[in-house]
Amino acid sequence: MFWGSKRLARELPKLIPSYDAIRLDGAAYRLSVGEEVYVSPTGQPGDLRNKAKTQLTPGMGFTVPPGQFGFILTEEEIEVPAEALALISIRASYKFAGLVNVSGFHVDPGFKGKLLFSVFNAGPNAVHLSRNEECFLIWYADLTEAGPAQTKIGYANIPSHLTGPLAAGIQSFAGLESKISETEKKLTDRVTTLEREQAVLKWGFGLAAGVLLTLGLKQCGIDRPPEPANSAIVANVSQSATNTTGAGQNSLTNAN
Ligand SMILES: Nc1ccn([C@H]2C[C@H](O)[C@@H](COP(=O)(O)OP(=O)(O)OP(=O)(O)O)O2)c(=O)n1
Repeated sequence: MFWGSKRLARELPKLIPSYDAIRLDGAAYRLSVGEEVYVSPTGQPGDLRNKAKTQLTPGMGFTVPPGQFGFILTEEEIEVPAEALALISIRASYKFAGLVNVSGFHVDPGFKGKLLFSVFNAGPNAVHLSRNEECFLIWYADLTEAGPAQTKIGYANIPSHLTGPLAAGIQSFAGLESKISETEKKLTDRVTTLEREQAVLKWGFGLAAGVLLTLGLKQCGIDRPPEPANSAIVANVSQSATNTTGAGQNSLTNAN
C-alpha cells in the first residue's frame, strides 16, 4: 500500500533529515536539485568537450540543452526502510518541457543517501534549472512479507566513470546543426579565397598577354622590309622628279 500524506508526515522526518512539510505534494514528497550536476557537451563552439561537473551555489542556474543528457544529484539524503520501496519521477511541469527521467523509477529497500537522477532533454528547447529547484517526486509503499534488505549507499558525488563516456558529446540536432553551419562557413570562406586568387591570376595573365602583344607588334614594325610594289612606286616618283628638274634646266639654258 502507498503511503498517504499523513503517513508521510509521520515517517519522513525520520527518513529525510531535511524534511519540510511544505514539500508534501499529494501522496508524494518533492526532492530538489543538489549541489553537483553534469550536462553532456553539445559539440557547439564554446562548449568544451571535456567539461567538468558543475558545483552549484544555492539558487545558481544551469541548462540542459535540447538533445543533451544530464546527471543531477539531489540535495536531500533519503532513506528507504527494509519493509518499504520508493518510486521516483520528474514532476510533470518539467516533463512537459521535454525533460525525461532515464535513470529508473525505484529505490530499493535499505537504500540510504542522495539520489542520482540521469535526465534527457527530449524537448525542442533548453530546460533551465537551478539549485534547490523542486523537480523530483518520491513515493513510498509498504512491502508485504519483506525479507532482510541489503543496505545500499547512494553516491555522495557524481562519479567520473558515469560522466566520462558522455564527454565525447551527444549528437543532438542542435549540435549537428552547429557542425553543418561551421562546415558551410569554412567552405564559403575557402571558395571566396579561391575566387579572389582566380581573379588576380586572370588580371595578371591578361596584362602579361597585352604587354607581349604590344611588344610583338612593335618588333614587327621595326624589322619589316618595305614591300616590293611600294619600292617601285617610290623609285618612279623620284625618277620623274629628276626628269622634270632636268627639262626645266634645259629650257632655261635654251632661253639664255
Ligand atoms: N535515479 C536513481 C535511481 C536509483 N537510484 C538508486 C536507488 C536504487 O536502490 C539504486 C540501485 O538501483 P537499481 O537496482 O535500479 O540499479 P542497479 O541494479 O544497476 O544497481 P545495484 O547493482 O546497486 O542494484 O540506485 C538512484 O540513486 N537514483
